[in-house]
Amino acid sequence: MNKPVIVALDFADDFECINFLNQFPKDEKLFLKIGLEMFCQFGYPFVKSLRDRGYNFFLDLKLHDIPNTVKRTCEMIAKWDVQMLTVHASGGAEMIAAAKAGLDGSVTKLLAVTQLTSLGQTELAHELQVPLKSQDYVTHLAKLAYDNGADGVISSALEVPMIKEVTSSDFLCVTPGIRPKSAQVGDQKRVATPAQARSLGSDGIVVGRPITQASNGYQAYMNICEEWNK
Ligand SMILES: O=c1ccn([C@@H]2O[C@H](COP(=O)(O)O)[C@@H](O)[C@H]2O)c(=O)[nH]1
Repeated sequence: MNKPVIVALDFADDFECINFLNQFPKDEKLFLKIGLEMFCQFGYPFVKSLRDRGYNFFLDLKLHDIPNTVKRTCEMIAKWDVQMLTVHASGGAEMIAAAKAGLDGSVTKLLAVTQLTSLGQTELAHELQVPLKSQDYVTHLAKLAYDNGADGVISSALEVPMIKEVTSSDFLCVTPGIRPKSAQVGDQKRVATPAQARSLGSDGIVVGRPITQASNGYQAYMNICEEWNK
């Protein structure tokens, strides 16, 4: 897999989303991410309509349930021909293994979310009462995911070198929380620029608002690709 810039399509409106995509030249091989906001509203038919346009696809549903439920959900998603699917690593070893078993035979890579990039050390310690340093919690969850068959993780770019060290250099680290220098950070806590993510070894970056809310989304995407591919 080439190291993609994955565009997070977090739109409230499918028409707005299609208008956004229509700014891009037809031959631009986009890698798109649909998350809970659009999936809850528009469901599988919308995912299928975008897959049928030839886009690569990341379904970011962050599944987190008992192993049997997650396995059966993954068996269904396995038929959808999407490149990536997320579960929460904190669902535990059995749940991660069940998700992988559910995807067996499909093209879909299983990525486990470690610590959400919107959570920093303060939230981890005080709200979640996790008595670990954030980077230790992330690497612990990454190792759990690796040991139970996940193809990779979602983390911030800042943790990628540590994750690769406790897992393997080919264990995928896909990193949201990407902010070009001039962009607003918003609700993200553990952030990196596209260039930092590249030099830290990310296998793909996920970028939403810095592209989708830019006055010229295509230009914002091209600028990020240029910085990422330098
Ligand atoms: O830890 C995580 C896991 C997933 N995300 C998702 O990535 C995008 C980021 O969007 P921005 O607008 O660039 O902040 C969004 O869809 C999240 O659901 C994440 O940010 N962090």
